[in-house]
Amino acid sequence: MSAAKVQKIIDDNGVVVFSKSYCPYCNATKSTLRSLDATFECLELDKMEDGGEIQDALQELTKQRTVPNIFINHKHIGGNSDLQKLNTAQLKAVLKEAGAI
Ligand SMILES: N[C@@H](CCC(=O)N[C@@H](CS)C(=O)NCC(=O)O)C(=O)O
Repeated sequence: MSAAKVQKIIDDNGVVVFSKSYCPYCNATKSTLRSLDATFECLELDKMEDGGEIQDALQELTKQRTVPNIFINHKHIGGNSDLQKLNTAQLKAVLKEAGAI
């Protein structure tokens, strides 16, 4: 998948989590978002043929290679630790802005 396609996924969705299905940090992010009933697009890179290419494109775009790689309202948030730094009120506010809740 090209960088342009990765960018389109980010542009087309209020919340995107680039994830790996076995990753505990990704599970923590998904649990947090689900606990707030947020709608989000999740791509499990380890289950996708072009997951490695997506990870390469994400590294180019964000300078971050690890997953989860999280975007809210088309902005790069970072990884799970960055998401968890937001308190519930802050997270709800950005999710609302993104149209996810
Ligand atoms: N501090 C990061 C830790 C994320 C992390 O270490 N993720 C592992 C997977 S569990 C990773 O991306 N490893 C490199 C890889 O899978 O290519 C966060 O909070 O998101």
